[in-house]
Amino acid sequence: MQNYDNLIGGKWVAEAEAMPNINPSNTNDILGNYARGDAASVDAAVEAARAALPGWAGATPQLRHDVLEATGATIMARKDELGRLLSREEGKTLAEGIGEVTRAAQLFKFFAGEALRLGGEVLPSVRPGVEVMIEREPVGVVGLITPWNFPIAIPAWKAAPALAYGNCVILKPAELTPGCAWEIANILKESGCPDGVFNLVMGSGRTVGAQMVAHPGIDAISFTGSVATGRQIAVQCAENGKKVQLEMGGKNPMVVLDDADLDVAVGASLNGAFFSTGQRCTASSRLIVTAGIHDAFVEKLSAEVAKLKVGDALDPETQIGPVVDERQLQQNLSYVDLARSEGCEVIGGEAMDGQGFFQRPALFVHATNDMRSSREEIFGPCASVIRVADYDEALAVANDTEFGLSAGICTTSLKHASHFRRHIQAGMVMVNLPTAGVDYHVPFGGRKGSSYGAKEQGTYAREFYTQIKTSYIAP
Ligand SMILES: NC(=O)C1=CN([C@@H]2O[C@H](COP(=O)(O)OP(=O)(O)OC[C@H]3O[C@@H](n4cnc5c(N)ncnc54)[C@H](OP(=O)(O)O)[C@@H]3O)[C@@H](O)[C@H]2O)C=CC1
Ligand SMILES: O=C(O)CCC(=O)C(=O)O
Repeated sequence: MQNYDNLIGGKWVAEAEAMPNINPSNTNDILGNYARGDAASVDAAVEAARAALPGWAGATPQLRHDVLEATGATIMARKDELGRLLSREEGKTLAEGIGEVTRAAQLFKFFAGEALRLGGEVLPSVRPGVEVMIEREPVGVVGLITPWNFPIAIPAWKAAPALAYGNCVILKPAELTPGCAWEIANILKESGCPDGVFNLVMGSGRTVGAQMVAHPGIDAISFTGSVATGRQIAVQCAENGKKVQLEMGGKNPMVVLDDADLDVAVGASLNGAFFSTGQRCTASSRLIVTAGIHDAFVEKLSAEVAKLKVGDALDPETQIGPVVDERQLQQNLSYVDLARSEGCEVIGGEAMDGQGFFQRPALFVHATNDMRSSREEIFGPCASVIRVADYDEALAVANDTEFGLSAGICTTSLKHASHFRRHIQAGMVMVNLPTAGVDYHVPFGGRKGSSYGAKEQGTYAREFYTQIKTSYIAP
């Protein structure tokens, strides 16, 4: 069994403890033992990152570009192998795994370009003879805390802009999925990333994550994960004066109007609710359907759900891979029971036999928006179907949630699509498309309880990973 160490100051560091990385499709398949760092590992990584910071912050944009470009190129060249690793550790299907790895490569390549494009502004002062310059500088040492559900794309979309804009990085991936993060660290190192600029500290959130949030040598924290952990991190960062960015949950609405193309609506809902086993913060977990199309929609969607092939992520026939672990499976099953007890007709949702954590996708039909199963993020292959009278009620129900990440509408009416786009309280809006599945070069993030702080991805990522300096110059 191979051991995988932490990367601190450019050296691979073995830790006293290690944790097996278990394949959720087949719990007999162990990918390797991954180091479990502790608070002292974080201290060492911070020391290394702070030592490397002046060099990296002052490096030419060409060097930063070249490191990121080479990293992206290597990830792309190894996409099949890394996609397989991703599927083995997280449980996405092989096609989804390779797709996510491709996205990670594209993210590194996009931000390689951004390293060359970071500019400032020169403005005339209101005072005679004075010039004002506005420049962006790195924030410093940034801590990245990432979840298990996108084990390569999320580390990539945080690390690539952080490095492009001259920051040093400490990445703590989720303990369930350290394999892809280890590969990113290894590829960055092989691509010429100087020692200490990128550090990988694997370990638990309670020790490594908490120490990163508390450490005075880390200037900013970018976090993706649960609402409970995110809010706790935000409070601590505010107390310590750290810049913070949070991407958390969603209970994303997909509105289906009477005039929708039924095939488009069913296809978008099936994809948005169930692909990647529903383990996406952008998943369509509330299908809000107007009365005239409701029964036809439920009939067609149920038939499609019944056809979905659930199984081993590496089987090319599989459409829905396993749930990530036993704890998440039990959480999903408890929501299936809850939805039934709340009065829904539950279609599917059973746990399946096998050496992994398999569950049939579940539709909660005849749901209402006040049910707990319609309000709380489940993070599994479960979607509520809520019948509404008309567009106005659909919009009101869609907005009646603490979250505001992504929202979708299926309609052939330009009037309703435009109205929805303007009035939905969400950071991302999809028209005749699934609520999940986003481009890598445009801003990602939500509103209300889903997100906090600056947006991620695209050129907008610079708002978090840079700080502004205004200079007044009199010749
Ligand atoms: N919005 C999203 O993208 C995601 C949402 N979720 C939601 O969260 C639920 C629980 O999943 P879970 O993985 O436990 O989510 P968490 O929020 O606990 O984990 C996200 C990351 O934060 C780390 N972490 C945990 N506790 C702390 C802490 N006190 N200080 C700093 N870092 C910490 C975790 O470490 P580690 O896990 O390694 O110990 C992980 O790296 C899911 O069922 C789902 O509802 C989960 C994943 C992604
Ligand atoms: O929908 C997507 O493509 C991204 C989703 C995501 O980032 C998440 O679930 O954390």
